[in-house]
Amino acid sequence: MPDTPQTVSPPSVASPTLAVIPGDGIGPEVTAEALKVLEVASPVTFESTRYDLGAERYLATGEVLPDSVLAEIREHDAILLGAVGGKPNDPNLPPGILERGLLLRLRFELDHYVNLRPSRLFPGTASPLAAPGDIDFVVVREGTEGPYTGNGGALRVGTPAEIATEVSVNTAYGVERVIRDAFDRAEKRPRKKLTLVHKTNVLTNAGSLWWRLFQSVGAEHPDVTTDYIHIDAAMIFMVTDPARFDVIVTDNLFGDIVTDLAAAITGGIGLAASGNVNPDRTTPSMFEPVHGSAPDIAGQQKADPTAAILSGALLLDHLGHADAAAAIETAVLADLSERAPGTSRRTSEVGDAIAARL
Ligand SMILES: NC(=O)C1=CN([C@@H]2O[C@H](COP(=O)(O)OP(=O)(O)OC[C@H]3O[C@@H](n4cnc5c(N)ncnc54)[C@H](O)[C@@H]3O)[C@@H](O)[C@H]2O)C=CC1
Ligand SMILES: CC(C)CC(=O)C(=O)O
Ligand SMILES: [Mg+2]
Repeated sequence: MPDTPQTVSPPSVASPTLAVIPGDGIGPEVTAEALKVLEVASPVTFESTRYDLGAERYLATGEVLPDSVLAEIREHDAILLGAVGGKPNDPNLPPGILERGLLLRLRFELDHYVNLRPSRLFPGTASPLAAPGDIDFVVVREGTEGPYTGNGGALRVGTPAEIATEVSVNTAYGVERVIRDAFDRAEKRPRKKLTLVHKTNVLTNAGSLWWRLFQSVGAEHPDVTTDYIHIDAAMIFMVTDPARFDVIVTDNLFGDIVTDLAAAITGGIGLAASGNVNPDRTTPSMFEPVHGSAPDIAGQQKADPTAAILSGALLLDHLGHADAAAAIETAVLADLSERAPGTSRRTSEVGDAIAARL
């Protein structure tokens, strides 16, 4: 199954290169719409290469992410990913084979230590909250450590005495750099407020490290107001007073969970975009919707591609095309404000409508 280069539009002299990984389930459907919008919005023409990584390739060949493919992807300017994974607990797929072997491997190998997840309640978008207020915050989720590193094991599997562990890895190096990034982002926003979300009262080893670094880096940013909330209480505020948040910094697991809730209160998971960013720019950053492969609606053109389209905007912004990114956001905003409650459009119709506004 070769990875064939596909030029989306004629290459220009300075064509940035884009690795496209549509993946599984609704991934290919939403990625097609993100590419459609990128093609009309981008001031530069991307030379795109599509990689057929995901469940189909794994089931056909046993390959998840061959080293040679990773090496090729590493050479691109950016990566656009749809989603990976099968039905939760799919018996045909070993647990985590795609999530760990493909998605997390990309994030770890490419050192995507900032998992950036903005949440905004766009005007006219319905929130399940009775009084949502002005929700506009960004979660800076640590992307390369925590309990997702695969540091653990299982003993006496299948016996009543089974023991399973997943150890959360937190290094001073990893925690400090993501906290620094979060302070820098908070400093550039009007409210200049940064909230650390953790569980320092119980996860005392990791919590102490996060808290000490949060305070010491914070001392270098006297203009940023800081705040600390335990993860469980943060979930209360996320639904009772989400407007209190500006920038949140948190670990990999908490950030994963917080951002699905953040999506739910700001119009749904179909609108939530994300970037797996390497702020040092030593590797290509990867942009993808927050959602997964949604096997329950895959192949039916029911998925909302807005999250993937907005992830394309984050990608453009990362590559220095802030105006084009803003234009996509404006087009999405206009489209959202005209979405009639109770009606639904096909995935491609949403992409067409947003592209047409550009
Ligand atoms: N970044 C990634 O590639 C991620 C992959 N996954 C994987 O995806 C698979 C499914 O995971 P789930 O936990 O079910 O999460 P999910 O996000 O795929 O789906 C949760 C619910 O949201 C709905 N949904 C998701 N995206 C939507 C969209 N664009 N438009 C409308 N509705 C949408 C789904 O239909 C489903 O009801 C699993 O294999 C999981 O491991 C999960 C999260 C992230
Ligand atoms: C499937 C996980 C590895 C990813 C996830 O749920 C996420 O990044 O939000
Ligand atoms: Mg998630």
